[in-house]
Amino acid sequence: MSNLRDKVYILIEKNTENYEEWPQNNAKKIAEQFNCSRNLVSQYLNEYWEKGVFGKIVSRPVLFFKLPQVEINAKTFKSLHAARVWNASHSVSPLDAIIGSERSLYQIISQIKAAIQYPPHGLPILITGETGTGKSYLAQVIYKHLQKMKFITKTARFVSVNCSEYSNNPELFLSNFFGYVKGAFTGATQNNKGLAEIADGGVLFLDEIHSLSKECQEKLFQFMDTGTFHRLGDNEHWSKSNCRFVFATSENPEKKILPTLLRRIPVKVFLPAFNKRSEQEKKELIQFFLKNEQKKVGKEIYVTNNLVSFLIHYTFKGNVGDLKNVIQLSCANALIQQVEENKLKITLMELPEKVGFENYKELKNTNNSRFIAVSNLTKNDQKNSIEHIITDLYTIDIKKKPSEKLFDCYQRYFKKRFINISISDSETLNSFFGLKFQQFTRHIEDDYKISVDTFFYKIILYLFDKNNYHYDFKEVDFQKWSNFKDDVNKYLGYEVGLVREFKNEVDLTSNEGEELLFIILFKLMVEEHKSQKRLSLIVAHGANTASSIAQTVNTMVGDYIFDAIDMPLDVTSKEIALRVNNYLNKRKSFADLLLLVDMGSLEKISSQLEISNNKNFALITNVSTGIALDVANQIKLKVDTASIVQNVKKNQTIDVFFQKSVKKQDMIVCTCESGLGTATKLKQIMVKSFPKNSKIVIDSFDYYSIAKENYISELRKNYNILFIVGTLDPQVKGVTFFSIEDLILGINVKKITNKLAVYFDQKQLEIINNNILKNFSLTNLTDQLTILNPTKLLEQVTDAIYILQTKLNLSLKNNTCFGLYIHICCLIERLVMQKGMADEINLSKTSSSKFKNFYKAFKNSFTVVEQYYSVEIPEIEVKYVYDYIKEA
Ligand SMILES: Nc1ncnc2c1ncn2[C@@H]1O[C@H](COP(=O)(O)OP(=O)(O)OP(=O)(O)O)[C@@H](O)[C@H]1O
Repeated sequence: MSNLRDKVYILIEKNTENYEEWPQNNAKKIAEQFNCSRNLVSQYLNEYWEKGVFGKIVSRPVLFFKLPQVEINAKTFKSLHAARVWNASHSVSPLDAIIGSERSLYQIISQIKAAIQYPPHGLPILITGETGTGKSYLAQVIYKHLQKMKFITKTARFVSVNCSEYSNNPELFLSNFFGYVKGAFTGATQNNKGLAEIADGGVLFLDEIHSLSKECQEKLFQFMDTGTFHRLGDNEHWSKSNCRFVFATSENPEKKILPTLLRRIPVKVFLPAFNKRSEQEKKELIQFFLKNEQKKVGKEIYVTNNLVSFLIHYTFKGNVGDLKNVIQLSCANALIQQVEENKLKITLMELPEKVGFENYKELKNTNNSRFIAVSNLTKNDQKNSIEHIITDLYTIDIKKKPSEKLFDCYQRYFKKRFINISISDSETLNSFFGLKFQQFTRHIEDDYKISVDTFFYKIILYLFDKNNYHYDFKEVDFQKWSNFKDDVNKYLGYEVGLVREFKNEVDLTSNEGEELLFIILFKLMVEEHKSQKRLSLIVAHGANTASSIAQTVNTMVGDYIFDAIDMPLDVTSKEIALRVNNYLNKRKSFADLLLLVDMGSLEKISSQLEISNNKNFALITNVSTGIALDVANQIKLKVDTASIVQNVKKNQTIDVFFQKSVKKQDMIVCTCESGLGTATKLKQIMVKSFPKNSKIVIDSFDYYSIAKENYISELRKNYNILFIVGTLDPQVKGVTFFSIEDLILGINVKKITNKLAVYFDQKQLEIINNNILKNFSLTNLTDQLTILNPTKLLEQVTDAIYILQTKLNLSLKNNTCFGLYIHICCLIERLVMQKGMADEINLSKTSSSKFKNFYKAFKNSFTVVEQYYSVEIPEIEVKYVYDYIKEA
């Protein structure tokens, strides 16, 4: 026989189960029940309270209840309600056990909990979502939660009403729902309680609420307002029911439910479709249903990885409900075949025919499938926390490996772990981190002339975008991996710099461990494409056809091969082409593009793709999982793109296309606004400054042609313009201009050599630098530009310009003077050689009095020159000099 202390404990524990019993948990009532001293009971109750076993409610009388778990400190509450709310939030709720409660359903479940706890009887809730998403299931879990949290008693009922059964019969609904009295209609032989009354104190679940007639919806909201109603046939007496309302509909509530009723439902939650849920959640659901079947058949169930992959990627029209059915039917099919076996093995072959797996048929025959025990299905999916990853990387024994092997190991590790990572381009732009990271990778691709691997790019986004992913770094033993850290840092000076640069840009704070992982990932991200410069992309119609083929194939070959762009049917071809072009732009530095499309997409987007002709471009039509798998296997074997296309053509009867890259040459453009003649001479000086074996093309162009956009874009098809050298900037977008004046003064020569850093070694660069300085010195320049005696000519032109400045009271900048020296020296030579006028020049039309003055002064200043060389400088050339000085 237990002692009084134990008896008190057992009684409080029992009463705590039922919220209605909590008021009985006071010393007086307990003492009466056990016929003992109230003081003694009070002493025991307070002992349990001090130990954190019971909670104390300081109401009158003082009440106690058993806490869900023992607390370190004694817990005291001001009211019964406060104690109840605290208890609810500290107990493990059935709502928290729903798959997805910490992820896709987190928001929904928090909302529901808040609504349920709202005094006195919670707030009505409307659950929407496609068929089979789990609306009825959620309603039942809400009921279980209410019971477990003691918001309702154990005896309170869950009453479910399927309103679609009454869509054509409102009278039947009203009599069943509100009850009736004897004689209310023929056959009403006695008084009858309705569903509303049966649900008193419990939960009333009205499914498919949209199918209820207007009249019934009106009666319903009157009942919701007052908690009272008349039974059918009795308009005098009011019946009462204090129930909690949960509604569900698979239709758009705004369109199908009376606004007056909808207004009375303050909490509306939307359950996501199965294919919108994360892979992890899908896997957990698959495991959950398989475990249920395991219990039913009494055998351990094994499934192939292909089957799991299929179930994850298949679009179940009836959502979770359909998944459950398909799993049940597959198990039943397997059971018929394997009656004698003590294990049940399920493969794609056991899928019911109705799933229509056209895309997957070929997978049935692939024999690289592995069996996994149901209990292991989600085993490898520990939280992808940074601490786990660091710990894993630490365990790779780097001591015995040279640096390349070490990073091979890291690469394999990430590929294994994140094979199915799926972050679409639109998602990456939704966060600040994503946007910045995208900009940064583009910048490093351009400036450092490296390529970015999309797979590692996605991992970084996945792990470091703190808005989306939560992780904790408390448990890593920093001591333990300090050697690891030192070793890794030893090889990664360059990446450390990149990460610092990026962190400054985003203002990212991180602890040491995060930073280390970031550095390793950067290394892998910028390393990978050095060996594999091929983009492999699948584009196909359907909400997730492309991504599911890509994910399935990536999983099957155990490597990240394909990126995917889905083409939902409501998205225009223009938008898709834009997305593909964005994708290509972001990854500019690839060498090969292998594009797999379905038939329709090809017609729609191919003409709008911007693929420059220095890339190899291969196109494979009619993509299916089988074709993608074939391609992926060849990519794994490092087969070159042209051969892949040929092989695919041999194996499948589909259209393929391969366009070999035309290697773009790098070019330096020389141009002078005074005409092609000067530009050509300039070209000769530039050529002289470069090593003989230089692969860079140096050519001269007409200034006004270069300034035209069409001309430049034609030129760019075959050349990569490095920079332009000339007398006046033709303002070509994205191309740096170096003026001759600057070069004469020795300005910007370093900038030119920086631009050439990837083409020449340090020694060659120094030679180029010195050559430019030497060749662009003024006397040398005129020497190169003129056939006349350069020293004499330059002297005369310098004098003339000096006189001109004095006459006009002008003080020209050095640069402008140099420009004029060269220009006029060339001009005189042209006139002497009778090459005629400068090429067409766009001069301003005004013939103002200012110009007349200038013309006079110019002619006067240049009299000596004109006489000496027997030439006459035409007015148009004077006008050019006038404009040149004005603009300078
Ligand atoms: N999160 C879940 N966990 C476990 N089982 C679930 C879950 N969601 C749905 N189910 C199961 O899937 C099946 C379909 O769910 P349910 O009937 O609740 O969907 P519904 O949205 O109410 O569908 P309908 O609109 O067709 O009535 C049920 O057998 C249910 O038990």
